[in-house]
Amino acid sequence: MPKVAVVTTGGTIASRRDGQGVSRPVVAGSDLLAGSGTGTELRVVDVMSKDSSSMTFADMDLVRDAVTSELRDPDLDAVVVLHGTDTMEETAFLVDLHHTDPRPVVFTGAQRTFDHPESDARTNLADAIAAGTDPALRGAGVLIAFGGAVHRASGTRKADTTSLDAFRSVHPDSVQPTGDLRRQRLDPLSWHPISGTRVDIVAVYPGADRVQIDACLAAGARGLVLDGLGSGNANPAIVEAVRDCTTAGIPAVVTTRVPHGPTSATYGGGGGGHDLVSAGALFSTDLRAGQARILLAALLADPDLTDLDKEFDRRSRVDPAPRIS
Ligand SMILES: NC(=O)C[C@H](N)C(=O)O
Repeated sequence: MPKVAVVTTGGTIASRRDGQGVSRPVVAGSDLLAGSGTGTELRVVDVMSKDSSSMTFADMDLVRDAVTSELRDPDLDAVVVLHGTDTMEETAFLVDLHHTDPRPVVFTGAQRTFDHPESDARTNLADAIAAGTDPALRGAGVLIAFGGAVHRASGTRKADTTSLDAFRSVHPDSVQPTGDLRRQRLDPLSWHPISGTRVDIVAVYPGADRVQIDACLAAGARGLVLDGLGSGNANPAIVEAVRDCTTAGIPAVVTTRVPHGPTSATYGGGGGGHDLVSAGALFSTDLRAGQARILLAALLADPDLTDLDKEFDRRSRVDPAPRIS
């Protein structure tokens, strides 16, 4: 019989609503699993009970440690992580960056609370267990099973606040066979906790000045992610602030608030992507702000890394096959 460890962290999948309709993550892992996984031996590991919007880097490190510790059991076939959807893309990507094992780690959660009469909790859990024990997904890394689809963690983000099919890739239209997913996996990063490595996300919008960037630097940021406009653009005031950051040895990464498509550093005019690169910024080819921040923090946390720019560049690219339907 296949054996799967189910790591619980909270989220809507583990929530009940009170009399006012307020959801809180109060359901224990053993209750979540009752009656599921017929034909699979399930081991519950309750790690925390949080709404994922409150997750910190330290919490994400803990989840990663729990997954790694479960994988020390040679008889285990997979790990399923139950997680809130708000920050699932961050934690799943952190685990994926360091994942060294051919056995899949599958994240899932729910949009409707466990006690909702039409909750998606049980279906998503069953789908995640099925994905974890699917021999075709061995070697595919860390996955997100949600709303009837299985996505690779890298490049996937929550794209709908309420839809049951909530996750999308930066390349949403590409669906390819699972064999391709395995072939395209990158070498894992060596593990260093990201807790304590401050990386901030700065929003770019019409008329944005350098106030946010200066505040982040004053707060001790070791890196910045600019959630840019269009293909990765800002304005002259931001470019000047970015130049000050990079001159001081603080990497600044450019991504975009646009949901889909790659970025490109092609615009000049004083504030465009080309000017940001001239000021020393790095470009995140595909990863959006949430995952770009995790990647930058993971690279900064590695004291032995010699070429952060090169590593960021190769790991910010998402091949166009991240979803299996
Ligand atoms: N659907 C969800 O799980 C949302 C919830 N706020 C969470 O991220 O924990």
